[in-house]
Amino acid sequence: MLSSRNYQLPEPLLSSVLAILDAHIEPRLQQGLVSAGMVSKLGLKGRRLELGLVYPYPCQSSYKDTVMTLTRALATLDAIDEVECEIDLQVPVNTGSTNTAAIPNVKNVIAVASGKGGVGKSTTAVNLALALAAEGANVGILDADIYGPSVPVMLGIADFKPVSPDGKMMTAAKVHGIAAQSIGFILADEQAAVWRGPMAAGALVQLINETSWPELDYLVVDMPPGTGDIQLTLSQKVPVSGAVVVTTPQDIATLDAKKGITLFNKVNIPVLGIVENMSFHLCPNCGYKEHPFGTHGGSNIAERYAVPLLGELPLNISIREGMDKGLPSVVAEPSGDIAAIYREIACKVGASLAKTKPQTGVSISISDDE
Ligand SMILES: Nc1ncnc2c1ncn2[C@@H]1O[C@H](COP(=O)(O)OP(=O)(O)OP(=O)(O)O)[C@@H](O)[C@H]1O
Repeated sequence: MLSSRNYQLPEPLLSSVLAILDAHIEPRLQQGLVSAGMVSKLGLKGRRLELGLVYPYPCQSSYKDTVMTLTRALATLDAIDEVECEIDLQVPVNTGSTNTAAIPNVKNVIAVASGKGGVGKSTTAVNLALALAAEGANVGILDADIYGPSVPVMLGIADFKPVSPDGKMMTAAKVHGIAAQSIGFILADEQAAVWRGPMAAGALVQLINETSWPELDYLVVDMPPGTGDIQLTLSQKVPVSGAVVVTTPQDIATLDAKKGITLFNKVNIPVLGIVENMSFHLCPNCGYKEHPFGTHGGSNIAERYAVPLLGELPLNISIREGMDKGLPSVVAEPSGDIAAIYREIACKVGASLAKTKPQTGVSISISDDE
């Protein structure tokens, strides 16, 4: 995966260190660290091993455990007392399988889709974007939900108005550490809602391409609900790297989610997995777990279409309240249980994209302070 390595260790120490590092299987890539091309640097200063690792996907929350495990294993070697580990993130570019030109500054486009409206697609898209950023990536979100652009309210930036200093490209908002653009910043709801498919799709493609995005590892696109012309055109005209399909567990929603998977299969966009939203409800008084919308909807589709079930979110009042206040769970309670589910989904999505293409990314340095 890596283009350059800097190994400066004498033999037989080098072979022993590489063997230990390759025996450590990176859990989401399912490969040893050496085989995955993640070991960028090895050096020795006295009895201190200098180790450089490069991750192809963001997962800052796992760094501490990884460093501890590796330090323990490497310190079993006679020549090593200490390990100094530096971790970088280099997200590979993946412009998908369409012949569409890449969006300047954007390495990966993740479409978040649902067949049915109201299942929590925007909630998932916003929290996924924030979770990818929380795990160390540069992220943007595009609200393409033409019939109900809710991202501005969910991010607390309903009053933002893009400007165009050069008369060609529009600025994106910056909020909670991510860049954001929305069809809702530009149009009044009633204007967009009457557009026919081709006009709506054309406007959305223009919005994506005429936004001056900062350098982004991931652009999360909150797709319009449904599986019709707009979704098909968007999938063909935007270089989508992969799609996340959101569903609730009940039959009617899963039926529509299947249509979503079929649409992405048709246009050769890999489905990175299913997010089951409103999976269960925990009674705040007694802790009883109930399933108001049924069970196993998401896992059944995941099994049937051989795609991963990325995570299951509870039906929880704090999720709704946070979205209404412009403070999504990932930023409102960054160390809470709900944020942890979104972060795990983000890591899985990033890893899945990294596995689909060779790495050609630009280095973004994240120093490890352990
Ligand atoms: N897990 C959850 N628990 C509680 N409320 C939720 C949850 N997920 C979403 N909601 C709430 O449900 C409503 C619909 O969510 P959202 O707008 O994300 O759905 P959507 O699928 O994007 O809808 P649309 O298709 O209309 O754009 C919002 O008020 C949101 O705050």
